[in-house]
Amino acid sequence: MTTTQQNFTLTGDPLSLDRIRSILIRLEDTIIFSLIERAQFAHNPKVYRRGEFQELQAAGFTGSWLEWFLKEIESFHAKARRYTSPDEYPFTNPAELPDPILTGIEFPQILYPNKINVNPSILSFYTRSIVPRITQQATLTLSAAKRANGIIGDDEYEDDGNYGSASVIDVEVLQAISKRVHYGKFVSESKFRDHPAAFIPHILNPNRAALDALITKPEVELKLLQRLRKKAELYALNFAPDGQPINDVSMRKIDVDGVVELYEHYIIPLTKEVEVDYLLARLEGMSQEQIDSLMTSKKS
Ligand SMILES: C=C(O[C@@H]1C=C(C(=O)O)C=C[C@H]1O)C(=O)O
Repeated sequence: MTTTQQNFTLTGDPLSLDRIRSILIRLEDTIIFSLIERAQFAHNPKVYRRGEFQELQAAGFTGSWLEWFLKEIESFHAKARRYTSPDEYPFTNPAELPDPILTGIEFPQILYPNKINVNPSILSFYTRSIVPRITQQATLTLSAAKRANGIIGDDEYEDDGNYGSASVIDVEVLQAISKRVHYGKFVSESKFRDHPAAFIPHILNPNRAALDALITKPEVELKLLQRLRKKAELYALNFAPDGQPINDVSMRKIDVDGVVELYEHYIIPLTKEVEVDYLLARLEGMSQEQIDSLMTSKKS
């Protein structure tokens, strides 16, 4: 996949819908492989609950272990100017992040200025629904071992102590999902520029349902879910010592249905929410003359 800077500075139209979709398709691989990595470890629910680690409280941090990892990792990334890129959004409150120590890169102004950041929703569904689902196998294996050794207690059955390893991967998964979902802004800008007159009436008289219907492409979503299942089945394959693939569902590295449901019930709906939120903000600050001009333009 091209780097962020290349995405916006290579020759060719950065708002070509085909090109944006190719980036979304490539992000499927990143998300599936990082979920496979996370699935190696147990659920470790302590990581996602605030107040579980006295050491953090003593250091004055009131968030969860994972929120601590996010803040520390994103603080370095902020100093390395990651969040000056139009396709990168932090989970940590930007006001709590340091300024870049590198001079900024001049990205072309492709998106209309906006403050849309749905990372709180991503963090919520990831920790509440996705992690428990994809770590079930590792947790079952662990609890059987612990029960055999007479260890009891719910958390202990879901806790393998790999808090740091699990959270490093959690941050990678969250960053990939965040990039994917917020690419909805580029999709939306592309669709808006193709037919501004179709969208403007439903922006001036805000109508989420009408805007959602305009940006929704059922055939694209159907193909995505079909492709995703095939990719997840392939990438989840385990192999015998001689390299022969093990065609046993119980031996897969990831819950394939869980990956498909992640996209169907969370990633796609939230991407479309971002697309509609972006459209609703698309005319802010514009004069009537500018809007009238957009109404008559085909591809601005
Ligand atoms: C991202 C797009 O917009 C919508 C969201 C999609 C998604 O999140 O995968 C797919 C198709 C559309 O319903 C697109 O048109 O490619």
